[in-house]
Order: sequence, then C-alpha cells, then structure tokens
Amino acid sequence: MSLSEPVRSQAPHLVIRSQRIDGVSAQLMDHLPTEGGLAWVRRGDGHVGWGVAARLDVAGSNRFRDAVSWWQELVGAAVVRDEVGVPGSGLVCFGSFGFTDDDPGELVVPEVIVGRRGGTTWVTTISPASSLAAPPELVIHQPDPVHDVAFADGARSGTDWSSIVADAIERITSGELDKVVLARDLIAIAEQPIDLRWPLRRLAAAYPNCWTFSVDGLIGATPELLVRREKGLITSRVLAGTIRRTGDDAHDLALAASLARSSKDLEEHEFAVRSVADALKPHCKSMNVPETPFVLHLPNVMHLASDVAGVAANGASALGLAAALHPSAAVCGTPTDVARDLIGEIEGMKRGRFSGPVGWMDAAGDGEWCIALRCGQADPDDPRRMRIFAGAGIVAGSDPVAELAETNAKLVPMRDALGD
Ligand SMILES: C=C(O[C@@H]1C=C(C(=O)O)C=C[C@H]1O)C(=O)O
Repeated sequence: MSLSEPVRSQAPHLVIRSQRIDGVSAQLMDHLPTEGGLAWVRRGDGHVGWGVAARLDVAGSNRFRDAVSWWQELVGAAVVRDEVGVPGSGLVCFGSFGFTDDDPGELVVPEVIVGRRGGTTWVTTISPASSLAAPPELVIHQPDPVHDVAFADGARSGTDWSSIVADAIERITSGELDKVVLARDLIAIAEQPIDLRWPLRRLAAAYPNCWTFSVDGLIGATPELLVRREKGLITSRVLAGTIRRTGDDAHDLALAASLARSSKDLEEHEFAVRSVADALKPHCKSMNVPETPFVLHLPNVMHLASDVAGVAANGASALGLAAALHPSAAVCGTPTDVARDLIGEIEGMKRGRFSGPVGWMDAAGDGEWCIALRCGQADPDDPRRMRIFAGAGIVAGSDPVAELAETNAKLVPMRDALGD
C-alpha cells in the first residue's frame, strides 16, 4: 500500500470503563509499570497509560485524515461506561506525529489509564468487546536511576550548525523568505539502558507548567500548546522569541523587559501568531488574538507568548485542528512551504517526531495537542541512547552565535533530566 492511500485498518471493537478511585495520592507517573508507558501530565493532572488495546501507525500526506477517521470509527464501535465524566475519562488515545509527512507517527489506545483532574482520580480499563477487564491494583513503581550520561554531537557540531544559520540569514536577507526555524540534535549515551520513567519524573517535577509527555519512546516537557479543544472552546499558546535565564532574578526581570521590547523577537513572534490565527479562523465563530505578547517564565528560558482563543464553529476534533495548524511558524517558518523546503535543504537531519504534534484526544474529539519540543527520542535499536533536540527561529536580525546559545538553553531540560 502506498503511504498516501487511506488506511483501511479495521478499528477494533472495544469496551471501556472509567471508575473513580479514592485515596490515591501518588504522582500519576509513579504508577507506570516498566513495560511501555504513555504519559501526559501538567501540574500533577493528566493521565498515564500502559498496554496497547489499539494502535494505528501513520505516515504520508493523508496521515492526519487517516488518524481522524480511524479514531471516529473506533469511537463509533466502542461501548463506553464512563462513571467519572470529566475531560480525559472514558475512551482516550495518545498520539504523536512526525514533523514532515514522511516521518511516522501513531495513535495508541492503552489497556489501562490512570487519570487525575482537580482532585478526582480515576482508572479506565479498555479491552476487546468480548472481555471487560477488571481495574488493576495500583502499585507504585520505582524507575531505575540513569547514571553516567555523555552527550555527543548529533547530525552537526554546534559550529557547523551556526554556519547553516548564517546561510539561512542570507537567504532571508535576499528576500526568499521571512523566517525559518532550524533545529539541531545531540546524542545522549548512557552506560545502562535508559529507563524513560526516570527522566520523565524529573521533567514533570522541574517543569510543572509544561506538558510532560511520553508516547512511544518520545519524551519531553513542552511549553507550547498547539491546540486544546474542550467543550466548544479552542485555545492555543503560541511561543516564539526566546531569551535565556541567568538564575539572577533581578537580571532576569530586566532581560524579560528587553525581550518584550526586542523588535527582532516581536517580529518572529508575530509570524507565529499570524500563522495560528489564520489556521484557526475557518474553525472559529469568534476569536481573541492578543495584540501584544506576555513573557512566559520557565526555569531555563523566557518566551514571548500569546494565548489565542476561539469558539468552535464546527465539529473539527482537537486532532483535526492540530492538523490544520501544523506546522505553525513557531517550528517551521514563513511562508510555510518555502521554510519547509529550506529546512529539508539545509538542516541536515531528520526531525522525526520532534516539533510535530503530540497529545491526546477523547471520544468527543476534545483533547490537547502540543508541539513536541524540549524532548528526546529513545533509540529503538539501542536503549542506552537517545537523541535530544532543540531549534530556534531565524529572522533577518538573527545572530548565529546567539541562536546556538538559545538552542543550548533549550536543551537544558532534557540534559538535566538525563544527568546525574
Ligand atoms: C524550536 C523550538 O522552539 C520554538 C522556537 C522558539 C523561538 O525561536 O524563540 C520558541 C519556542 C518554540 O516555538 C525548540 O524549543 O526546539
């Protein structure tokens, strides 16, 4: 079958039951057993899952359409007994998608989900129609610590990457495009196989305001919400324009003020907001697009941020909206096609699922899809290795050395999570 043909895999018939559980206070991630592990956690809320009740692998130009129709089919055939009734209870899939059409992605429906929202904790069991599984006993698991991690250059050295940035600046100055986002990778090499739950827990603890995720070997803590759909409300948090934190609060406040006035960063940000607002417009009855960004403070960096919100005008699911938004100018550039081609021409590495949509969705099509940033991809052939990624938006006023420093700051969350 060619990659662009629609997927005709039959979605399985599933039985789903969500039940409230009391007296569970451990962090959601503590319940992840060794094998597998899906996670989506922010400020202690979210859900973790394990086992595979259903899975769809997608690639090619119809990947989002295929995923949306598979999900609709699966939802249509499912019998759901949801005794909790909050966003995230009942039938839920986790998923992640490649940056380009050729990079594979997937939707996964786990066999067990443990979820929490605002003090309510629940367990969802998902099984084939013939057998309704009993909810599992929740156990706390201790991941194996990760020790002795060395970091090596990925596809390019830092110096080589800076010269690619210099090339991109020339192409922008010559009028070919306005903005391009260029990324680089490092390889983390541990002495022992990396237990992904170890860095995952550390990311969730250190970056509580980010969305900490784990889907099929891709883990990270991203600050950028591509789209959330919940009960007819659509929101997106756009980030573009970055400055490193120094650790000195007074100095960081001065830096935040300079970021908010920087014409280079404001221009870079404006491209990203415009791309999101334009993509959401056909799906919204009314929209609020802030005129000026705020400064989002994270432990490692500060970003110019805008929260775009709208009221849904149609039944497009969270994943359908993510498909319309991807790739936004925050991770690709402006104009999109020219930037995408330039990335393919000069970036010199395969992004895989880095900077693609990652998230979850429920049976009603509500859910959250973030952009997979500040993340790493476990090497499927060598469990001691992981690729970690970071990119930066390049505009005419960019400086290659400063952009390299920015990517180093963006690598800090994964480096720290893997470090001793
Ligand atoms: C590409 C990354 O980040 C993106 C680029 C940003 C920028 O250039 O300022 C800021 C946030 C993200 O939209 C990354 O973190 O790897």
